[in-house]
Amino acid sequence: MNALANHRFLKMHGAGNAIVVLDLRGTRITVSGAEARAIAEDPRSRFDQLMVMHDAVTPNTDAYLRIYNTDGSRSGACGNGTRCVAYAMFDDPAMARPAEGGSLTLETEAGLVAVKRVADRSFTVDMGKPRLKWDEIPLRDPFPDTRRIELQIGPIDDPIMHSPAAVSMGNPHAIFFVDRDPDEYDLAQIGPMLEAHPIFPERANISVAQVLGRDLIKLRVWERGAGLTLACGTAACATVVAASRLRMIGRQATVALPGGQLSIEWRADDHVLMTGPVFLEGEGTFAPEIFAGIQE
Ligand SMILES: N[C@@H](CCC[C@H](N)C(=O)O)C(=O)O
Repeated sequence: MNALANHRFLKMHGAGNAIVVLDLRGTRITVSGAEARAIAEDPRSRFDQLMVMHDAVTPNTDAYLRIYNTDGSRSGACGNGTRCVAYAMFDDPAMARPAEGGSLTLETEAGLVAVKRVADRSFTVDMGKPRLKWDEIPLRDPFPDTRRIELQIGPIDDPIMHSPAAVSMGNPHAIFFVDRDPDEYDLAQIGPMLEAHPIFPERANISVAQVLGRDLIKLRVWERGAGLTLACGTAACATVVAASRLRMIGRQATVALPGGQLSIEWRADDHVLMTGPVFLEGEGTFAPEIFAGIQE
C-alpha cells in the first residue's frame, strides 16, 4: 500500500487559494510529483498548492516545507499556504506543537520565512527580500532593468499586454500593469502561453494588475503549475514591490484578488510582509485507490 494512503490532511484556503496541509514530520516519507498530482485530481483533496510539513532541517526552525503545485511541480514559496501551515501548527489538535510566543520560523527551498499570528484566523508572514536581478528571477536574457522587461502578447503593433515587471519572491513572477479592469483580460488563454514563454527558464507566475490608488491594487493571477487561482500571496508581494519600484504606489498596499484581500508592506529593510486570513474547510484521509498505478 502507498505510504500516503489513509494519511490525514487538512483542506484549507487562504483568501480563496486552495491549500491542502499534510504533516509528515516524524516520518521519512516524501511526496513524489505523481503522488501530488493524484492528490490534486481527487475532488476531496483538490488543491492549488499542497503544503507538506517535514522535520526541521536548520536549527531554530520549526519545520521544513515542501510545496507542490497541481501539476506535481515544486515551488520555493507559497504565501497563502504558509499562513495555512501556521494555523495547523498552532491550532490543529494532531498537528499543533507547542510554539513560543505566537510565532514560527519555517524553512522552504527558497529560505526562511517567519510567521506571526495577528488574530484568531489571520497571520503575517515575513516573506523575505525580493530578488530583482535577471539571473535571480530567473530570466533567460540579461535585462539590466527588471522593472519593465521586453515581452508582449498579441499583435506586434497593438499588443494586448506588454512590458511586465519581473520579480522573484522565492518563485518567479511577471506582472503586467494595465489600465483596464484585469477581469477584461482572458487570463485563462494568455496565462499558459506566458507561463511557458522561453524568456522564463523556470516558467513563471503571470499577473495582471490594475493600480486603483496609491495603496490599492486589483490583481488576477495565472499560477505556474496550477492555473487560474482565486489568490496568490507571492504574486501580491511581487506586485507591490514592482508597483513601488515603478513609483505607482508607496511601499504598502491592499491587494484585492478574486478570493479576498491581502495587506502587503515592503519594509525599509527590504523584507516583504504579507498579512491575510486562513479558512479551515475540513479534514480527510487520502483514499488508498487514488495512488493506484503509481510506482513507489
Ligand atoms: N499560491 C502561492 C504561490 C504558489 C506557487 C506558484 N504556483 C509557483 O510555482 O511559483 C502563494 O500564495 O504564494
